[in-house]
Amino acid sequence: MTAALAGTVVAVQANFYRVQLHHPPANQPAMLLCTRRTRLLKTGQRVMVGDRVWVEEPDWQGQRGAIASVEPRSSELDRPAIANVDQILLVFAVAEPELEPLQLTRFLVTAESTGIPVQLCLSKCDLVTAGAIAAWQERLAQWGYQPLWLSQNQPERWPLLLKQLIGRMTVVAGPSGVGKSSLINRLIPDLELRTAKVSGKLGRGRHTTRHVELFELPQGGLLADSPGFNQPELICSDRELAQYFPEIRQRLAADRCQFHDCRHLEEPGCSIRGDWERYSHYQDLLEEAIAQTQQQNRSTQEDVGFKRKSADGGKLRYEPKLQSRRYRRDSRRSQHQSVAEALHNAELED
Ligand SMILES: Nc1nc2c(ncn2[C@@H]2O[C@H](COP(=O)(O)OP(=O)(O)OP(=O)(O)O)[C@@H](O)[C@H]2O)c(=O)[nH]1
Ligand SMILES: [Zn+2]
Repeated sequence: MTAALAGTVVAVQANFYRVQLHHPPANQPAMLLCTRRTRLLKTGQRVMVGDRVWVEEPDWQGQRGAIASVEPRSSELDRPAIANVDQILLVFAVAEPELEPLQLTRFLVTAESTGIPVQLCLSKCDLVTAGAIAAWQERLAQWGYQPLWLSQNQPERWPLLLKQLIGRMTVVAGPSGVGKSSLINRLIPDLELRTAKVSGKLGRGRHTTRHVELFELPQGGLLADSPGFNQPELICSDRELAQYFPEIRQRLAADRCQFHDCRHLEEPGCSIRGDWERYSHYQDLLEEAIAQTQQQNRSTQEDVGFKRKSADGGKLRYEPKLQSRRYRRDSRRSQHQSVAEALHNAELED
């Protein structure tokens, strides 16, 4: 028997795993459709997209193989479900749609709460002046972020992003319409992900709702789109929230609060309360987190986790509420399904 081959699971379909081999033998396919060895089935070892695996018994002609073992994971994201992610590339547009600090903060907090490094990326910078970019740059630096600036029409900006992606496994996240598909299509020209331009609300994103897949960069490295991130379900309790703000982390590193369980509201001897820009966002999200925790203590299943909020112009939109980890552990799957349904229904209603 030949030695096992190292590979990465790039897609999961039912009980089949698409595995990209790290070092395929000369003249053999680099991608094999694999099953799990019975030994893995018996131990209940789950195989996820992103898993580094060992493949045995390759059938080169039929492009098949069997996964014999799974390497320990360095990280495990659950929405989208991907193992070993090195970084989250959080994409926001600097215009169209307008960059809203609170919405950006929600996404940042969600991304930070995974524990995986976050790289912020601001797209469509062809739509604003150099002055506006400089102003945002300065502002975001105060928040603790150094974004990459991108535009489809300004190729000189792309090498910096590429440098950040080569050799890593990256999940691309961000709200709808900011240019994620355009970005992935540009990085991986063979892919031709559908962009939002042609499709109306109903068509948008439908292809990807439940399916996660890793795509290979021609220069090396793997990228995943993350439909699950389109409406972030902020996943932290009131206790955890503070650590997802770089500003608070920095302040706490320099100076402690008087009380170890300080919520940084009215407590005496607080070193966080102050006139930094996102302090009000912290307060808003904390209030939500507390309300959420209380509500979860009262009820569980029926609540879908979304509330309607009146946006500018009286138009209604859905906003995610904070979910605590405990709640998520209990009912994660059913809840995700109902969130997807709620979004689906919201789109139909509009
Ligand atoms: N001006 C400008 N428009 C852009 C840029 N990148 C993308 N767009 C446009 O923005 C729109 C949305 O782009 P998509 O790539 O579909 O955005 P998305 O984030 O994938 O959206 P969803 O699929 O809804 O999640 C399209 O009309 C793009 O042509 C850019 O750099 N500059
Ligand atoms: Zn405090």
